[in-house]
Amino acid sequence: MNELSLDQALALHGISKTYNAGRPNEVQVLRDVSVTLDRGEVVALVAPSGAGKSTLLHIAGLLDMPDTGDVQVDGMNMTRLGDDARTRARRDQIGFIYQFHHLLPEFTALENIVLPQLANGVGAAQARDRARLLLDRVGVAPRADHRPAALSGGEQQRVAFCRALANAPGLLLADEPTGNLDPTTSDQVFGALMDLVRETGLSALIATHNLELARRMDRVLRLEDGQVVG
Ligand SMILES: Nc1ncnc2c1ncn2[C@@H]1O[C@H](COP(=O)(O)OP(=O)(O)OP(=O)(O)O)[C@@H](O)[C@H]1O
Repeated sequence: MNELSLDQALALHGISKTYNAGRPNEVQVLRDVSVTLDRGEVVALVAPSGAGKSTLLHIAGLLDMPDTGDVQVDGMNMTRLGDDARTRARRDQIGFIYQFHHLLPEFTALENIVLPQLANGVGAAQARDRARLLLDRVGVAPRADHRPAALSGGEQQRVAFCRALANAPGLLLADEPTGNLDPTTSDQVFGALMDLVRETGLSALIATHNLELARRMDRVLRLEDGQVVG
């Protein structure tokens, strides 16, 4: 096993993943992939479509298990945790943002950010204060009481960023977080995300096809043929 490092927000060592192993439709997606993120580091993950970005992010986010390798978050080895401990670690330590907002349609923007905090045992008043603060940071406070359907695509995604940060995780994983927005909105919304990440000192691994956005991060990793290069 590899040394645990408290300076690292995320350490993936020797990760391999094959879908449908031993069947005619077997796909070997990741081959001995190792990635480390220092605390406060923001890293772009760039890869052609189908190269395994989502698979890697799901493994890093404890949503999927690798066939081999170790996953460490905040210096804790998560690989051999039981289901309950993995769920707790995911809820407390990791924020996830997807290409589509996945906000709950029947709740307001504010409520969408309050709910994960209530699930984590935070009191209602404190949860609402934090939700308002986060919405204010991304410029959506005036829309706090609107439901997702009444928000623009950029606003919906900003609210999704706030929800991912609701429980103050140390690690943010994002899968094409502005991929469904037009280029101008994508640029602005990505700027809001980066400001939020920098202000909170988060570590982030952000998958994107957009090389302009990738260049605004601290480091770019490329995933090619199931392996990380550069
Ligand atoms: N549950 C699964 N079962 C079988 N094959 C899968 C499964 N999930 C993903 N794959 C395959 O693994 C490969 C990598 O998929 P993944 O979604 O990780 O790629 P990606 O780089 O995120 O792609 P995109 O940029 O298009 O979203 C693809 O060939 C995909 O078809």
